[in-house]
Amino acid sequence: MSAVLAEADVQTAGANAAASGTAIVLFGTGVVGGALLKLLNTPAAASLRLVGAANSRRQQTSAEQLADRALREKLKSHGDPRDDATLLRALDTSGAAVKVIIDATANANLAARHADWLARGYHVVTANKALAGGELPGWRALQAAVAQGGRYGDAATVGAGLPVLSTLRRLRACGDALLTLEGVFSGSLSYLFNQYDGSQPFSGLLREARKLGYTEPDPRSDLSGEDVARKLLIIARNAGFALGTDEVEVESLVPEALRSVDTDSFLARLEELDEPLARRHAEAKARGGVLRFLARLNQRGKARVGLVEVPATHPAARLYGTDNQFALTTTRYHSQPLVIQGPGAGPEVTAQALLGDVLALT
Ligand SMILES: NC(=O)C1=CN([C@@H]2O[C@H](COP(=O)(O)OP(=O)(O)OC[C@H]3O[C@@H](n4cnc5c(N)ncnc54)[C@H](OP(=O)(O)O)[C@@H]3O)[C@@H](O)[C@H]2O)C=CC1
Ligand SMILES: N[C@@H](CC=O)C(=O)O
Repeated sequence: MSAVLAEADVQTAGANAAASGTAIVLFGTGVVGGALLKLLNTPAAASLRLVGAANSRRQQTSAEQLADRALREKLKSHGDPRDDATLLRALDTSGAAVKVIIDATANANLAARHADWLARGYHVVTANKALAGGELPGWRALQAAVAQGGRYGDAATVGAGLPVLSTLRRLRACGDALLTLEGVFSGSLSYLFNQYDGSQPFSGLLREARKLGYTEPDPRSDLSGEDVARKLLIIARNAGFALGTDEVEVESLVPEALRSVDTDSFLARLEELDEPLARRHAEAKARGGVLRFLARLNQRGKARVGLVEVPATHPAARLYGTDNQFALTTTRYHSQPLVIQGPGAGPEVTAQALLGDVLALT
């Protein structure tokens, strides 16, 4: 009996808090989503109420199950079948003043729904770059939804939360304009090339980067340059360059034979990356250079991402761990670029970027 009373009290308190509070639904409980679930159990997130969570196969909307610290693990084998409408209904019936959908997946179909969710009055906070860094019509639909008042938290999509997009918007609001952009926009590729000295196979380092949660769900998204190109597009578009995906020249490090196999087969054949990269590394070393995966946008709007040999004195040659580096030359940062640098991948920093965006909505 007392347990029933206690439960009723909790529900009443929850309903009261919800009326003025923030309700969230989380899509994706993988590396980043799992780290966010941990953060949601800290005092920093005390004002937030999780009303739904889902992986690709199962979901949970029961308050008791959502409060379970083992939620991420449990969702792997228990939960209701996936149904987006039920998750959105959990937001609708929460009574919360602020309703937020968090996308911590890499799923393009979910990303394609962001603009519609915004138009329906939900706020969207995302680590998923597939919409803003995808085809131009998707970006335009997103801009239209934001212009109607939808709020879009995208800090996690570039630099895993480094203050790149916020800085760019601030400069733009002051009438400053981006002229050129250059840097290392991939945490995993930074980690790989900062460490790779030819003494151990590149494939071994890649396995390590994957285990540490730095790579995309399919590491070919990193190695193909696709993830870096998306980030370049997101930055360029936020700076007012409406670039299409076909306007970025992309160099892929994935050998032809591994491009169309399934993810498991790719992961079983990582050693095929070793020989070509060992050769390029040795050639660069013989000339006193190092390899870095750079993104560049010049003043004429020409964009390229790919592996570049740079001298040991180059700023990108002096990065550590998963460091990203964004050098922004603008009309006012003209003789010297504004440089933003720091860890650009990893579950904790990315989850923090998501939480920060949610808290900024409240
Ligand atoms: N790792 C990092 O350092 C950073 C990652 N990001 C971005 O964060 C996102 C997530 O990355 P990460 O956590 O590493 O990837 P993971 O593969 O670890 O997790 C992805 C999660 O998304 C779930 N998922 C896939 N499709 C759906 C769907 N339709 N509905 C609900 N859930 C779905 C997966 O479910 P299931 O478990 O069933 O497969 C899984 O739980 C990516 O977009 C990535 O680019 C951004 C910045 C940094
Ligand atoms: N896989 C990405 C993660 C962040 O976006 C990277 O390596 O940078």
